[in-house]
Amino acid sequence: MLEICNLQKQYPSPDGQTITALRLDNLRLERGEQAALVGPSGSGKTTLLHLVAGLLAPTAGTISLDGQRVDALREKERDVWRARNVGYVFQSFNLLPNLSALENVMAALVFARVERERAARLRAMELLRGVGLADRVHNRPSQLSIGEQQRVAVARALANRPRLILADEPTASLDRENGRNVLEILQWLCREQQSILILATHDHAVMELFPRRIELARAVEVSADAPADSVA
Ligand SMILES: Nc1ncnc2c1ncn2[C@@H]1O[C@H](COP(=O)(O)OP(=O)(O)OP(=O)(O)O)[C@@H](O)[C@H]1O
Repeated sequence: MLEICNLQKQYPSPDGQTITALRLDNLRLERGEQAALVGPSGSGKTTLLHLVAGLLAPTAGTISLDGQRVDALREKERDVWRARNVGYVFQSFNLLPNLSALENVMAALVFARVERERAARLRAMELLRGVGLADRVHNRPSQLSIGEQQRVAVARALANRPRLILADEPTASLDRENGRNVLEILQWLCREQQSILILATHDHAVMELFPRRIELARAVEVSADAPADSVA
C-alpha cells in the first residue's frame, strides 16, 4: 500500500519568495490500484511523481510504501529502493540511444541487480513479446516508431515487477491510436503484476479509463516570512 500524509514541497524562488509546488493532505492506494493524477499546469503533478519516486525529498509530510518510509531514506538508499520498487514512464521515453530495445529493458534488471544476465534476457524478451515487439528486440530507439519506443519504455518500467509504476503523461507524444495502445498495455501489465499505477494526464479520454482520480489544486506562492497556509 502507498500512503501519503500531509505532503508539501516548497522551492525557493529567485526573487526571495517560497513557491509551494505541491500540497497533498492524504492519499492511500492499495496494491494493484490504478489512479489518474490530474490538475492544471503547475499544480504539482510531476513534483508529486518525483517525490513518490524518491527523486526529490519533501519539505514536510510522509510517504510510505508497504510500511517503509521513502522520505526517511538517505539519498543512496533511495537510489537502491527506487531501482527495486519503482518503474517510471516518461513522456519522452528516455531510452538509451546506443542500446537495442532488448538491452534497454535488460539494463533496468541488471542495474537493480535482481536478475542474472540470462534470466534478465528471458524476462526482457517476455516483456517485449507482451508489448508486441518480439520482432523488434534488436532495433535501437532511432530504428523504432514513436509508439514502439514508448512500448519499450513501458516494458523497461515493468521489468523488475516494481510495486509502483509512475507515468508522467506517457501518451502525450503519441497519436490517439498509439496512445490507446500503450495505455492498454500499461494498465494490463500493472493489473497482471498487481503494481500500483499513478498516471499524470491532461487528457480527458485517458482520465476516463481510470477508476480513481487524484486531483491537485493549483500551487500557491507565499512570501518568505509568511506561514505557508496563511496566504491564499
Ligand atoms: N526546481 C524548481 N524550482 C522552483 N520551482 C519549481 C521547480 N520545479 C517545479 N517548480 C514549480 O512548482 C510548480 C509545480 O510544478 P510541476 O512541474 O510539478 O507541475 P505540473 O502539474 O506537473 O505541471 P504541467 O502540467 O505543466 O507539467 C510550478 O509552479 C513550477 O514552476
